[in-house]
Amino acid sequence: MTRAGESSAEHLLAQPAVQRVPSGQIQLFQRRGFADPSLCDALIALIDQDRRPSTLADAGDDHYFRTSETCDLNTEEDAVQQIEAMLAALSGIAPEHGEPLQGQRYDVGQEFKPHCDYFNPDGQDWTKYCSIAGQRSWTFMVYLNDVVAGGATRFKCIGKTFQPETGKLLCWNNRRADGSENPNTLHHGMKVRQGVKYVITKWYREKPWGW
Ligand SMILES: O=C(O)CCC(=O)C(=O)O
Ligand SMILES: [Fe+2]
Repeated sequence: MTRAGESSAEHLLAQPAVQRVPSGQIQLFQRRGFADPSLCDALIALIDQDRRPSTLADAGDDHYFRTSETCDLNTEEDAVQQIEAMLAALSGIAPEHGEPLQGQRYDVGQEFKPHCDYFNPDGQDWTKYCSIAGQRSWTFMVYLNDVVAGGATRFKCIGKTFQPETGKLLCWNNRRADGSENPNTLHHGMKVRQGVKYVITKWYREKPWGW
């Protein structure tokens, strides 16, 4: 039995084509061909319509830390409802625990420097972002296109790099089995060298999101 807001290796590996990265340091999975190309194209069109500069919690002085653009995807769109339902089925996590689905767009030279998706319990933004919904539990992201060059996602602590590929999903547990934040989840959305990169990200919380 998994806790509320949590997926599990057992559940994920029971889904078609899900592969676990062999590592004792992190629960990390990929599923190639999760979203078909027409769904990816529909999501890209929505991101292009509505993008704005990305922001960061606990933003320091490095204005080049996350240089991509972000889009809060409109839940009334068919493509958004479709991918949300697919993510709920794959993750096994009740949709109330999900943050609103986000799209990210990276142009040439843009990146998201190495970071973890969980919030720092000692950080100044903890109360603002976590007092209602609690910590981020799992991350699910889907690459929406093939990138000409660059744009890979690198997990430095485990020496594993994923290339963008249309419809490929990655997901990982941001915490360890004992519930503590797992620093081995450190990852870097590397600079796009040629072309444009689009992804969607779905973050889940330990408690219902609430709004
Ligand atoms: O774009 C990537 O490869 C990583 C994105 C990411 O880490 C995030 O949105 O939290
Ligand atoms: Fe991230």
